[in-house]
Order: sequence, then C-alpha cells, then structure tokens
Amino acid sequence: MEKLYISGGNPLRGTVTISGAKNSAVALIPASILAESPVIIDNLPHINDVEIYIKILKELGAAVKLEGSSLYIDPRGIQSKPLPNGKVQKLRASYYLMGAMLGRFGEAMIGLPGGCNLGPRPIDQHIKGFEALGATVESMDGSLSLKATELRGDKIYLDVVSVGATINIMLAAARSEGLTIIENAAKEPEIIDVATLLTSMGATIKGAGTDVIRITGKSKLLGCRHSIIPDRIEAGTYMIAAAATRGDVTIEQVIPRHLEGITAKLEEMGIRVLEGDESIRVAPQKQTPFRSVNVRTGPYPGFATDLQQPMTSLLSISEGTSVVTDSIYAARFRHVDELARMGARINVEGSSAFIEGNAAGLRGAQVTASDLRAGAALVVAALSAQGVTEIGGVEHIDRGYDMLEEKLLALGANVWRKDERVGIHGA
Ligand SMILES: CC(=O)N[C@H]1[C@@H](OP(=O)(O)OP(=O)(O)OC[C@H]2O[C@@H](n3ccc(=O)[nH]c3=O)[C@H](O)[C@@H]2O)O[C@H](CO)[C@@H](O)[C@@H]1O
Ligand SMILES: C=C(OP(=O)(O)O)C(=O)O
Repeated sequence: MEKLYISGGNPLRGTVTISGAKNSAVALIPASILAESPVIIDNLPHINDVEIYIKILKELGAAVKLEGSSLYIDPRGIQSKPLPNGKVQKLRASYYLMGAMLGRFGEAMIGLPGGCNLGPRPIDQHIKGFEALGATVESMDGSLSLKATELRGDKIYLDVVSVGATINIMLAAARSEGLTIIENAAKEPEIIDVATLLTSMGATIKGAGTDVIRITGKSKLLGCRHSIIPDRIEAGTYMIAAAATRGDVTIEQVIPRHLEGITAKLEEMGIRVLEGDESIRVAPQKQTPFRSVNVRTGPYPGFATDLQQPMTSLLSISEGTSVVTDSIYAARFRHVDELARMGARINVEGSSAFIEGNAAGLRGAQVTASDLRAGAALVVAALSAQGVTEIGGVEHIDRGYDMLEEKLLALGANVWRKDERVGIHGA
C-alpha cells in the first residue's frame, strides 16, 4: 500500500507546467472508437484513468501505442464486446463507452461506472439521450445493454446540466443520421475539446460551449490528430497550493479564461493573481491573513465542484468564517473529517461546510484520501501544515494528477512516497 508523506511549511516557488485535462482525455480516447482510421491524441496526461482506458481499448481490439505524451490509436480492429465489469468499474468516464460503442456498432453492453464516490451519481440523462436517438436501453445485473437498429438525430432537453450526458450524446449523435440538438447542455471547456475532435473526424458540431449544441452526424468518421486542452482543475489545485504556502508560483501552459472562477475567489481573499497569455502567477503575499469568502459550486463557468475540496483546505487557514456550498454534489465533504485531524474546524450541514478559519495554520497528521479531490485537499493542507502528514488512499490521487511528486519537488516541497513493501521513492 503506497502512502504520500509531506513535511509542510515550505513556500512553493518556481514554475509548474500543467498537463492535458483528465476529463478531456477520458472522453477523447473512447471517441476514437467512432473513427475508421487512426487517431493521434497529443498532450496526454500520465494518470491512472488514462492507463485504464488504454487497457480497455486494447481489450476491445484496438492497436494502441503511447510515445511520450502522444497516444496513437488504430480503432479498426475494435470489436463489439460486452464489458460488464472489471476495468469499467474503476473509473467514472467508462460511461463514454456506451455512446461510442453504440455509435460505432449500434450496440453496447457496459457495466455501470465507478469513479469518485461523491454520493448519488445517476446517469438517467445519458439514457434519455440514447433513447431519443433510437436506442433501447435495458438494465441487467449492474450493466446497461443498449441496442439500436438505426440511430436518428432528435431534440434532447437535459433536465440536469450534465457534462457526461452532454458528451455521451454527442458521441452517439456523431454517427447518427441527421441533426441532434442538445438543449440545456453543459458548457465545460472539455465539451468544446471533444466537439473539436469529432469535427476533425468529420461530424458537424455547432454551439459547443453554449447551452444548445447541434450535431449533424456522419455514417463514416475518419481519424485525425488532436492536442488535449490544459487541465484547469490541476492548474487550480496548484494555484490554491501556492497561496496556501504563501509561495510564488507561475503556472504554465494554461488557458487563464478557464480559471476565472478560482482566480476571482483567490482575489476576493486578498491573494495576488497575475494573468499572462498562457500562464497564471500566484504572486508573493503580504503577511496579513487571507480573508474568508463564501463559495458556491456550479456548472461552468461557475466555481468548479472539483476545486471545492482543495479550496476548503485553504479557507481553513484563513481568517473568519467561510461557507462552502456544493450545489452539484451535496455530499462531497468526505475530506472534512480528515482535515479535522489536522486541526481544521469545519461543520457540515446539508450541502454546506461552515469553516471556522484559523490563520495560525494546520498540523501534520495521519490522514486518508477518500476520493481524488479529497486527496488534493489533503495535499494542499499538508503542504501548508507544520510537521509531517501521512496521506493514505494515494490511488485516488493517482487517478488525476500527472507527476504530482515530481512537480511539487521542483517547486521546493518536501514530499515523498513510500510503498510499505518496497521502500521510498522520490524523497
Ligand atoms: C469524467 C468527468 O468528466 N467527470 C466530471 C463530470 O462528472 P459527471 O459527468 O459524472 O457529472 P455531471 O456533470 O453529469 O453531473 C452533474 C450533476 O448532474 C447530476 N446528474 C448527472 C447525470 C445524470 O444523468 N443525472 C443526474 O442527475 C449529477 O448527480 C450531478 O449532481 O462532471 C462533474 C461536474 O462538473 C465533475 O465533478 C467530474 O470531474
Ligand atoms: C469527480 C472527479 O472525477 P470522476 O468524475 O472521474 O470521478 C474529479 O475529477 O474530480
């Protein structure tokens, strides 16, 4: 069992380069299934979710080669096979196999997805979309079976703004006959990224990034080359970590517009953030305590729920009371009890955390990450704390942070990983 150790208190200083976005990568890889010639995806992050997806594609019969950060996928050998359990349960984004396999073969049998345990995460809107396109969807023994003799475009109004449903419907619609219109679509940058790939493959997609997306499908899509957008959640995590350690960090290879939600909140706390064209700097701070703020998560361009947990750590070391409300995942507060072990004072009521900030800071402790961003929250807290923090549940963090220790070490953090069975890496 691996653990991450952080001896806190070092201000992070220097530059860090952000990797390609996890939530794009895990949609672009299955999107390649729809093509009838090779797809090359550049700027691929080296994270566990991507590794699992590569294995799934190989299992389906694709020829896949990873060279550095470029992934070559030849989807021609892919066969329609059931994937009831196993790897699909290890990540959330395995649900994209439903849209992609349905689009390519007119059938799919996929186990229900895994991913972070954030409370209920239904996929009824995905199913509603597939049914509107002409598929019959049946639930059996923890899997969904989808079948369509013909996929035909339709108008689909999403009852809930959903990233996954928007992308999944786009995938199936890209190989459907005629026009599909998604209303009340999600507007996250990763949706534009997937639309760009599908357009390069030959589909016609208008309106991605707005709440109405129009997709005109093609019976045959071809391969292409595509570079993944920067990971705004990884970037936001480093911004928060820089502030929490009162460091001076330039975060490179980002799209600052994608970071407006977090930038605005940091500035409201009195933290200096300087925007470049493709970089963002969290500059040295005055020694006065950070101000408390209230945060409410929302669909993009609102404050990202995936940054709510690390933000809670920063607010724990600010002055005054902050209220953090997660309107996307009401139960996304499993990090709170762990932060309490480090001295944070947080009460959760309903979908809100009431944080009594303590500018004197946190102290190292033994903690466990229950999910990916809970892990990020604990890393931020540990970097700022006095003493050593031992973080378990590292496998969750590895789902989404590319070269975390290497990047933190280069910024001056004192971090190492220990596998109880083998010894120490990266000290
Ligand atoms: C792989 C991936 O991209 N994961 C992201 C994606 O997850 P994911 O795509 O699973 O999240 P959604 O955008 O679908 O979920 C948003 C909200 O809609 C609800 N909902 C969703 C679908 C549905 O059919 N029915 C329904 O009720 C969910 O329970 C949630 O409350 O967006 C989330 C919200 O930005 C992020 O936290 C995740 O990092
Ligand atoms: C919730 C997340 O991921 P997933 O949807 O893949 O579980 C996340 O990236 O914070």
